[in-house]
Amino acid sequence: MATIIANSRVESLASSGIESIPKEYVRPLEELSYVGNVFEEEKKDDGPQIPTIDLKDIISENPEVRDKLIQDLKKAAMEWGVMHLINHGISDELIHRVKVAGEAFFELPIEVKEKYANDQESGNVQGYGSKLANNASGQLEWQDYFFHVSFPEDKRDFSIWPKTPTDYIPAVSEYSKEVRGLTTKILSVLSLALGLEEGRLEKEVGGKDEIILQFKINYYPKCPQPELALGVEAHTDVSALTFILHNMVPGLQLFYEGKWVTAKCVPNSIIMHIGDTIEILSNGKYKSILHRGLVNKEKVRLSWAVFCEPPKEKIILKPLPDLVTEEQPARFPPRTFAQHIQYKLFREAE
Ligand SMILES: O=C(O)CCC(=O)C(=O)O
Ligand SMILES: [Fe+2]
Repeated sequence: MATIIANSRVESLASSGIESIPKEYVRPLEELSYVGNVFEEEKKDDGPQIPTIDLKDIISENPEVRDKLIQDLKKAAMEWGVMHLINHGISDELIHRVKVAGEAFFELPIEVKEKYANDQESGNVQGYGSKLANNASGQLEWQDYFFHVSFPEDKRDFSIWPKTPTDYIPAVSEYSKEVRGLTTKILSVLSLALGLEEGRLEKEVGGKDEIILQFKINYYPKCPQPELALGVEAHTDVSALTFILHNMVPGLQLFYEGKWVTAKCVPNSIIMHIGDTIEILSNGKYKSILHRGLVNKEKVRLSWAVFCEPPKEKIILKPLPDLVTEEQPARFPPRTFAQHIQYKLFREAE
């Protein structure tokens, strides 16, 4: 039986002064390779590094210049499935507002944040929460979060968004709209790079009306035994694309060529992941990379993720027929997004 600890916030554990972490947070030994001091890990320059893609040429009128960007992004999406985006077109000022708003919310007392608590068991996943153990070993993550739909406008529910600070709603609304615009640009580059029509991948993910953005603030308190814990366990994102900001505290690791690579903190960049949805549509040409988050003793880490997703039931995700040949048969069976999520949960529970 899974142990379910109701309403236990990692933040309250962390501030209680404990010197060792409860056993639910101790990860099994096989998960703990490369879980060391993340500040040391981030400094390492030997070995492969996540690519950085400069988007300044994304709207270039010069076909050669634009083609170079298309090829660079294609290579990064095929080899890594994750990249640092620079010159992404979203203003530093807006990003700063989003971070300040998220930090201010998490600085509120826990009792105030609890007013926004979600109720995962009754299916209300939006709001303030912590992971419930969903596997037999009852494993937990060193993280609390705030989660809600942020785009399109008609699918948002402001009543569950933080009311404090007052700039939370304006900043996160505006940022989500900008990320939605960036999504269109990236999906068109990824389409052209596969020889598809420019609007094809966006259409296959649900197009203007159906693509949904989910916003999640991950809050990783200081951890007294960071070498035994994970802020977020190894996973691939189910989304089409994920866009991540963080507070310049290292933590993200990517599983590349059999090793865990620690992401550098690149100023003014957005980390972008290719998620399972695009991996499936591209028949595995673009990669959804396994990643996880480390925690540390010295600094609280926050990250702000936007998951750009297809609708749960309306679309059957499967490799695009254009990309399936006799030599390269379909690598994924047809599934709705909801079925894909279920399939992963079931597989992980085994
Ligand atoms: O905190 C991070 O950098 C990564 C978080 C993550 O992987 C996720 O929320 O899916
Ligand atoms: Fe992720």
